[in-house]
Amino acid sequence: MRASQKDFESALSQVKLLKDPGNEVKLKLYALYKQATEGPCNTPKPGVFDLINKAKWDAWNALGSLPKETARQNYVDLVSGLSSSSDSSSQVKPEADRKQPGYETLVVTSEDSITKIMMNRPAKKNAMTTQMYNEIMLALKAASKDDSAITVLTGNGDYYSSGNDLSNFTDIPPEGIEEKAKSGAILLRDFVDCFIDFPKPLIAVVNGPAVGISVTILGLFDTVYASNRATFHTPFSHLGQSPEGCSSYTFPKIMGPAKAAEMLIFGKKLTAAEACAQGLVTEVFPDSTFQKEVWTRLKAYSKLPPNAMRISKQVIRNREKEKLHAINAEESRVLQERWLSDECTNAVMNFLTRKAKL
Ligand SMILES: CCCC/C=C/CC(=O)SCCNC(=O)CCNC(=O)[C@H](O)C(C)(C)COP(=O)(O)OP(=O)(O)OC[C@H]1O[C@@H](n2cnc3c(N)ncnc32)[C@H](O)[C@@H]1OP(=O)(O)O
Repeated sequence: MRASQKDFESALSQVKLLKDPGNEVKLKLYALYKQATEGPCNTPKPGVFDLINKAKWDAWNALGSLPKETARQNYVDLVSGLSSSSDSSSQVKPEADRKQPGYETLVVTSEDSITKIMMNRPAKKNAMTTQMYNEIMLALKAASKDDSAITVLTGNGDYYSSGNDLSNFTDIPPEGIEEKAKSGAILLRDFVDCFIDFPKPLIAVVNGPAVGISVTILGLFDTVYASNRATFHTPFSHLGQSPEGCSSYTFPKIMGPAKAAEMLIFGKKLTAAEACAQGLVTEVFPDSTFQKEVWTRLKAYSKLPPNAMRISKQVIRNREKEKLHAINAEESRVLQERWLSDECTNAVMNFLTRKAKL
């Protein structure tokens, strides 16, 4: 059911009575309020030294073209979630306190036996920089050893992730472009290996559109929940590139070779419903209730015996591991060559000079 203007006004009054929810939530509330009342952000971006207004602008701008009604609904849901959590437990620490330090491109939190790794470059659609790949690997390694039962990867803002940050290609070392392609292939291989080897249940909470490597690695997750706003796009041929993340093996296995070819060779973009029908996504939720429904479900799952879940995952996945590592190595080797091709160089330059988008 859509939130009415009255629900929205009542949420606006309720929010004043809440305990300080922390800066991150305050920014989310601000952005949703602006989007619900004024629509997409169209004011000039504040200067780099105007830190507070820039953070507010970034949060609002990250909502992109989210419709006003959806923003109003999300605002009402967020306030209702905050009210019930502050009613049910006065000991809940604000998110800012639970946040693990040391990450610049991620927000990593652990609560209710769930470690949540949130990609946090909303203004860049959570495009993955070299630093983000490295931080995700660190966060996964830490989560594999912490006392959480399950681990979640999600995105902040309107996108899940727009995939590889194409400006990674501009940072050429003095040794030249071949060396760049070589180190990129090593990074890719190490990154995907972490997903293949991750020992606990791994869940993707796909909050919005997903592109490139953020889609291909979904075949290595145990469960994928998606908002009905999410789309799944692997435009490798458009970019002069080839599949990675073990998708050349997992996608044909999940959806059959014909459907996999449409995505991986022809770059067909799937809606969340289509991705679910083809088995890539476990379940799709309406965007207005996505966070609430998914986290309620995950909190219940996280209370199941952790060792049993870990062992069940091993039984399901272990016999494929060796094969997946070999496929990852081969895909990385092929991509290393692709990155040196004119087709790839031209596609990346076209994006970076703003001549082409997906
Ligand atoms: C080492 C391991 C390598 C693994 C290889 C993986 C392969 C892949 O992942 S291939 C997929 C690569 N991704 C793309 O091609 C997406 C490119 N982005 C776009 O086409 C568009 O940005 C969009 C369709 C995702 C969104 O368009 P929209 O109009 O809504 O927003 P924008 O104004 O374009 O984006 C906002 C802001 O973010 C920057 N940005 C978004 N995505 C990327 C990206 N992938 N790489 C670099 N930058 C990105 C965009 O430039 C804007 O920045 P400014 O505000 O500074 O202009």
